[in-house]
Amino acid sequence: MHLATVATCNLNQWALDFTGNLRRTRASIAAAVSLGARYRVGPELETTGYGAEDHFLELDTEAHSWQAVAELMSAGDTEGVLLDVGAPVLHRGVLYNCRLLLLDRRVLLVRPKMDLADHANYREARWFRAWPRERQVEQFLLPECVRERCADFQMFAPIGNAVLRFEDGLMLGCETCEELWTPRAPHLDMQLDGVHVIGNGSASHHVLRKLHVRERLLESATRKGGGVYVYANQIGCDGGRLYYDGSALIALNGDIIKQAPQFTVESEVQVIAATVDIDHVRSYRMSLAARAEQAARNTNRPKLHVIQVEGPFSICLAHEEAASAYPTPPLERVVHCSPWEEIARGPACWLWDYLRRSGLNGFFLPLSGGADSSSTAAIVGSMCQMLVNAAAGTDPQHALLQDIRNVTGAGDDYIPTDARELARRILHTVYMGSKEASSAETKRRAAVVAEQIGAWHADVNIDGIVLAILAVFQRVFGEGKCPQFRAHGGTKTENMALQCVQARIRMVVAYLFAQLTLWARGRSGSLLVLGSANVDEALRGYLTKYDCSSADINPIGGISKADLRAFLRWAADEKEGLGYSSLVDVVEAAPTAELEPITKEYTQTDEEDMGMTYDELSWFGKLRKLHRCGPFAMYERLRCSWRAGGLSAREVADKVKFFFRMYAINRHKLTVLTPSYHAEDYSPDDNRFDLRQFLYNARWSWQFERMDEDVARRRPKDQ
Ligand SMILES: Nc1ncnc2c1ncn2[C@@H]1O[C@H](COP(=O)(O)OP(=O)(O)OC[C@H]2O[C@@H]([n+]3cccc(C(=O)O)c3)[C@H](O)[C@@H]2O)[C@@H](O)[C@H]1O
Ligand SMILES: Nc1ncnc2c1ncn2[C@@H]1O[C@H](COP(=O)(O)OP(=O)(O)OP(=O)(O)O)[C@@H](O)[C@H]1O
Ligand SMILES: NC(=O)CC[C@H](N)C(=O)O
Repeated sequence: MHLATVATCNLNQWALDFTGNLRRTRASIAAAVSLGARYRVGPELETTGYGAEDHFLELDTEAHSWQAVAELMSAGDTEGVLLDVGAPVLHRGVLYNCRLLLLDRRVLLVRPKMDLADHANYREARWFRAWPRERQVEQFLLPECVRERCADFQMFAPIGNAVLRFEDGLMLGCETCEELWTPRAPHLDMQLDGVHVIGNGSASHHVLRKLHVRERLLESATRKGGGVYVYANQIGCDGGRLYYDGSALIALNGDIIKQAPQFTVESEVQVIAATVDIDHVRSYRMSLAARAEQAARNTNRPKLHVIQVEGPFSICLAHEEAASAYPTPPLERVVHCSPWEEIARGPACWLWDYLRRSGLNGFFLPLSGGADSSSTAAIVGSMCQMLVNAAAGTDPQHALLQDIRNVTGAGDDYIPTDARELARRILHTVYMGSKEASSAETKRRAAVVAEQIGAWHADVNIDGIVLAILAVFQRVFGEGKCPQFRAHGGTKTENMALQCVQARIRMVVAYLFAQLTLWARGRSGSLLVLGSANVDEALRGYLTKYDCSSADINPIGGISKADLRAFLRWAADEKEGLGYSSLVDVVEAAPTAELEPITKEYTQTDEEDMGMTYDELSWFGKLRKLHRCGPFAMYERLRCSWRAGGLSAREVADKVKFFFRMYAINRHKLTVLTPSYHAEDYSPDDNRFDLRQFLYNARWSWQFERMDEDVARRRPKDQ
């Protein structure tokens, strides 16, 4: 037996918070050491925070990162434990995204990332270059602040594609995040060349159902090639729209043996450790005949550069230590949340980080009693439940309790024990009705939802404000120019303007309440305004520009209506969900904007207004973004998929054309979309994720003509 204890972590880093990042890194090292580990992996670019983005182009960022590394050296954190730290490194005028392997005040290796993440939200090639595989190892001149702290005033460190071999024969290499996801992942060669332990420092953000993919990648990597794989990740909101969902993992020969939490508000640092028998790696590999054959042949790939580490250090436990240690068994089950629980927990953790880091004191939410704003309210309720659970049994001076006290302005002895009581301090909701357009039903639902969550709730009427604004207009254009709703004989233009003015007034009222509610309640501080526009209405443009969709942040802006409705049903459940039973009524009601007068003959509904169903919108949204369909490709896909539902090619073409027309006309609204939690890869977020023009020729003449030709050339029964 050759037992080794390895550790990895989730770190709640924050871009450019060098002080906090170093504190968290050091806390994780201390925890790893106390768990008996001699190897500790941290997340990608942990010194700076992964989300520093264009700040990586500032020399300061790399310089401060090295200063933090120097601190690790002088504080003694590298003594007797191999650290695998993520940091940016400037070498010969080129910036690389690197792993630093540090031990006993020595820099053993600077290992640059060889495959950059450059898709979806990732833009690493904007700041970094990938280390070309054929350039193996060069000499890197260490910055002065590090040299001064290094053992024997080390001047140079090897930089490049290399692995380490220790005196006891154990070999260790590293990957960085995206490398694991590539078809020619570096771990393949490392495993064939006998590397036993591979660390992976990642910054991988949450997308619903993504943890399954990571888990399978780790299982597959270690099942085929054998070995120990130690995966670290960032966790939380590091200053942007993404929630990094932790879930650090340790795998051995195809099994996951340790997992850190995916969603937690409890602490900024979560460390896991596992004890593995390196002999299991050796014997497993030997038993894989085909692998051994490939490893033995080993002629048509570059030889790995191996750095022999001088000195007696060993990751494996000494005989006397090993006598009382046992290998960690495989996990019976990796913990996966259902997608609905992921919606409840991921955005809740993101909101909590955002709130406490923003220095504000709670949330303000315009609550209409509809599915979207109720979902947002439920997510804040979920956040309060998570906080109360995490607070239970903690030390009264725990950082979490200090954060809760800072946000709520509660006294030094406050410990939340009831999620509803905590919600009353944090969440403030207001129903803003109008006499003619709002129904008693939505008003009641908003009040019940707020009551069940525990929010501070009020009910106001906005008619007076709307009339005042119209009076201003009339003062300019005369009494005769008083716009009317369609129900009262007005034109389409008048009808639309009267809807939009109500919607926009709500935004103004929301910001007023956000600034003054705490003052009126005898507390200091102010509130963050929450938005609730979902993916579908943003894509279709079914929202008023600068209405309540213009908020400070939006936890559901990356989620489709269909997913939100399923989430609400789940959240209503007492046992499995959040226990807010009134959400069942919310989800069963037909979605409505309630901006036009309700009459005997007419009640406004979203789907009728939009000219398409939410289900259809979901198809359009997914095909447009996930499947990269332009109008013609979308028509072709839907012609096949919707055939079963009895739709002809002409009907499909008309629906697709209508969608693209609406999308094109309204795309400009996405340039001012409230920053939203990125939950799904069908998000239309124009600013970071879905980069497209916002002035389109909405006639799409070329594309639509091709569709018409295609419909015309089909047999009459297929048209
Ligand atoms: N290409 C372009 N680039 C930049 N800006 C452009 C533009 N085209 C129009 N605009 C500007 O956009 C503005 C018009 O947009 P906006 O004021 O939003 O008004 P608009 O899009 O005309 O109407 C609002 C839409 O949202 C629907 N609605 C209303 C109220 C509530 C809800 C709901 O969420 O339930 C939905 C309503 O049925 C309608 O389809 C104007 O200021 C116009 O100048
Ligand atoms: N009567 C109202 N009182 C308070 N806020 C409202 C009201 N009507 C709308 N809002 C706010 O404006 C946002 C956009 O309004 P819209 O009519 O588009 O609702 P929606 O997107 O269908 O959402 P919901 O399902 O919450 O009604 C809502 O999510 C809500 O935050
Ligand atoms: N930082 C990275 O390299 C992340 C990319 C990777 N595909 C992920 O989502 O986990």
